Amino acid sequence: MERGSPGASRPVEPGPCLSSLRGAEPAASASTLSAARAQPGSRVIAVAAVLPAGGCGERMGVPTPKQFCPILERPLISYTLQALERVYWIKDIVVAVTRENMGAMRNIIQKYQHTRISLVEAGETRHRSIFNGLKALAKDQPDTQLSKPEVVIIHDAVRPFVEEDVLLKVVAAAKEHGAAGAIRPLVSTVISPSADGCLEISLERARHRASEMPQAFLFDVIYEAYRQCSDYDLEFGTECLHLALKYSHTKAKLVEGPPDLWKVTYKRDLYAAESIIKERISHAVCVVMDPKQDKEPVDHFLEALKNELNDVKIESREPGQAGRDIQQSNLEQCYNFVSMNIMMSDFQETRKLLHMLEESNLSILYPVVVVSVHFFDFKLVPLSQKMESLMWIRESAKEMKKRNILLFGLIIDYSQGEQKLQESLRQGAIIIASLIKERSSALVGQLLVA
Ligand SMILES: Nc1ccn([C@@H]2O[C@H](COP(=O)(O)OP(=O)(O)OP(=O)(O)O)[C@@H](O)[C@H]2O)c(=O)n1
Ligand SMILES: O=P(O)(O)OC[C@@H](O)[C@@H](O)[C@@H](O)CO
Repeated sequence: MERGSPGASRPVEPGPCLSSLRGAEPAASASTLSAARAQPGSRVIAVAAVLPAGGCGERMGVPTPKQFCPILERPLISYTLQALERVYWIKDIVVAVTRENMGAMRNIIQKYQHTRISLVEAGETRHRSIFNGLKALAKDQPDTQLSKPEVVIIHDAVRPFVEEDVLLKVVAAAKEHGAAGAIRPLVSTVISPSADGCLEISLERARHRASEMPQAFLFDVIYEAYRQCSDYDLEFGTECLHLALKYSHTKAKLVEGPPDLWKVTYKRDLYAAESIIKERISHAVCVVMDPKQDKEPVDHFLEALKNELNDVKIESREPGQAGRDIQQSNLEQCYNFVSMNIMMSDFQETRKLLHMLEESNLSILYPVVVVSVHFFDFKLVPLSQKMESLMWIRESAKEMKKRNILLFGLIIDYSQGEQKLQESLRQGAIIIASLIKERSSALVGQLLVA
């Protein structure tokens, strides 16, 4: 067993106070938890997580095991770790990876600044990997930072979209019932074929559910189940809840989970995961402009942008406030910036913004989009001369790409008649909306004309 990045931060308070939720339906939510925590005499419980990540991803059909396949140039497993790290009351996250992938996993932990991660060697099967993770927690040895939790979450490393609410529900239910697991309605009907390949039984779909993850268990329940587990079950089983029932005689409480719990299995799942992630980081745009500049073109442009990005929060900021916002590391962080340069081609605003982004670690987890918008009077200076003065962006974009910052240029002729200007503003907004939503590195450094 190996601890992850040095100085791994440990949550201030290691576990949720579920004693106050005893008997509560799994509908408990994080807000209920925080209320319970406030109650005097409530007791925090220790919660850890085990993530099996030792598979080869055969069904994905690519050489790289799917947990290491990139989404927006970041390995899939890093999104799952981030999701669990957001939950401060999970005190340890044990990841089971194969020996040959230990180095890659250590690099991921280092590069994406993951914390509370411990690595164990995976087994030949998913159950064996999970068992290895549980063994690491069971040791409860003074020389490791791991201690035996009261409740353990088991979650596939290839299920990146797990939120605190469902984790709290399965943990609360496991505390009450000994075991709990997330379920989802079936999409297809389950049938049982006969030996000659014909339909034997068709299950009534409405009366059955798909077993998903996360699952949670009183540690002793699931650890004893794995200790008693037959080699056959360790080899061929796919359901931890079944082991708890069969070997620990514990009936799991089933918790209806949200739609995004699905497991990345086939290549299409990677594409789906990428589009969900892109959509989630495209919800906010920060328009940065020095207040000394002429506000009129910006106001018109903001209107056009709001029309094109109607489901997106658009905030305008002075450079200093933008810098303070960038330093925040909250879940609502903004990963999209539009820098307004009115009648200037020296990129003042953009340079300031890029410097602030380079000073921050905002682009470690997600690619940050920066669109440098330039309002020019083409009558005063021909476009060709302006383009020449804007070539700075090309070189700068190459450097920024290395920092996962995608820099694009956009030129708008401010000397046009009102109607043409409105059309350019609208076109510019459409271009920016597309750059944010697509996040394509193919266009970085390009100067687009609206
Ligand atoms: N020996 C194994 C096999 C699987 N897993 C993990 O269990 C999770 C769910 O398993 P699955 O989707 O089956 O992953 P793979 O076995 O990699 O996929 P495939 O069956 O397509 O090879 C994955 O995070 C996988 O890495 C594991 O830890 N150890
Ligand atoms: O590893 P496999 O893809 O074969 O199976 C994993 C799934 O069965 C499992 O994650 C859920 O069904 C919950 O147990």
